[in-house]
Amino acid sequence: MKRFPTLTVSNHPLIQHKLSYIRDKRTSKKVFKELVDEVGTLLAYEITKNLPVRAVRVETPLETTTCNVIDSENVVLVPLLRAGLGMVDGVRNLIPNCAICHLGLYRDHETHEPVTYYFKPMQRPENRMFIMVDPMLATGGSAIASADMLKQSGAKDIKFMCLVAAPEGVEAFQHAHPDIEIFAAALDDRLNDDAYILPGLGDAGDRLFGTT
Ligand SMILES: O=P(O)(O)OC[C@H]1O[C@H](OP(=O)(O)OP(=O)(O)O)[C@H](O)[C@@H]1O
Ligand SMILES: O=c1cc[nH]c(=O)[nH]1
Ligand SMILES: [Mg+2]
Repeated sequence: MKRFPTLTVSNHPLIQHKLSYIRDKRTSKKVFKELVDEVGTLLAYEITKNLPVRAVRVETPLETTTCNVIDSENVVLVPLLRAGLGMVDGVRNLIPNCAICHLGLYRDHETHEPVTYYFKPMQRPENRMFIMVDPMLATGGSAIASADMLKQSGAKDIKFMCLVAAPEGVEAFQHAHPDIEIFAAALDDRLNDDAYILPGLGDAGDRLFGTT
């Protein structure tokens, strides 16, 4: 029995290799952003493996055949601002026609509770797959609040993708949203007294946007 039944950690060597540079404090902002995107692409490949496909007829230079396509407009990427923006280009490399639904919230420095400042729900959410993206799942407060808002707006099929998850956050998220699968590049050890993930990668938003 898995400790966290809703969590999938990718142990793909490419993801693990890239994550080692993302964690390294010496990695430059430019390379950090590039690698966050690349891991975003690789995780998106995993997370979309059960997307529904539709048969279409295609004429090759030699004959007509049947191929499978996805309805990529039905994939909705939900970056949790700000840091989630860092993974958007990586996912869009794979699914260029996906919709993007921005959700803005930050974690209060004192209470660690999420404060929401922007959410514009998608039209016709019923048959769409929503992929929440945020590099960090720490206490889980931001991801839980975001999934609450998506569900209230009518979303049914939701997944969550992050780079680094803390056991505390996975536990809390799984308790609040047992129907939502979490895909992560790593499950780390614990949170420190400031609710930062250890060993983690530091403050993802600050490293992406140079705001330290
Ligand atoms: O699981 P939690 O304890 O809620 O912490 C995780 C959240 O904290 C970070 O965002 P932050 O609040 O720093 O905002 P930012 O992305 O704008 O930097 C991170 O990107 C997550 O959204
Ligand atoms: O370790 C952490 C926790 C929350 N937000 C971050 O950016 N990093
Ligand atoms: Mg945030």
